[in-house]
Amino acid sequence: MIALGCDHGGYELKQEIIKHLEGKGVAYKDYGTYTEESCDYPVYAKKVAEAVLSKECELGILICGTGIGISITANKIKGIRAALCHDCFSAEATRQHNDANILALGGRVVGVGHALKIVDTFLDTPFSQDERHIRRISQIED
Ligand SMILES: O=C(CO)[C@H](O)[C@H](O)[C@H](O)COP(=O)(O)O
Repeated sequence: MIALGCDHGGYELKQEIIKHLEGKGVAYKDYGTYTEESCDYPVYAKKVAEAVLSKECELGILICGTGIGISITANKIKGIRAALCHDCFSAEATRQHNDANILALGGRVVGVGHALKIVDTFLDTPFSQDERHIRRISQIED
């Protein structure tokens, strides 16, 4: 199950991601926002972070206008490793090296086609389980 959340700046892209996940048969839970009305991204960052930490959802995707505010917020929550990625190389590397549990995107930054490739890369790439990466993640947690 993938947790999705956004503010108004990410709403349009979230709707595209939903269509994409449905087309692929990937289960998701939408934590809002549900309209384009102006709202505050920390609310949705917290909801998605909690869904991931509780293991209700395996991974999360958060979208705001730039992806910055929503990733800053999510990363305040212990155990969350949110990665703002606007390229597939970073999306792959952050799953392999950082075991990132949330992908952040900027709905005003990246085009839909590119964003969907980033989403697929993030969701399809496993953590490497390499000892050096486990050590570094443990240092982050400390
Ligand atoms: O936090 C952000 C900036 O890094 C997000 O892009 C927000 O979506 C943005 O600040 C919202 O801006 P708005 O002027 O309230 O639409």
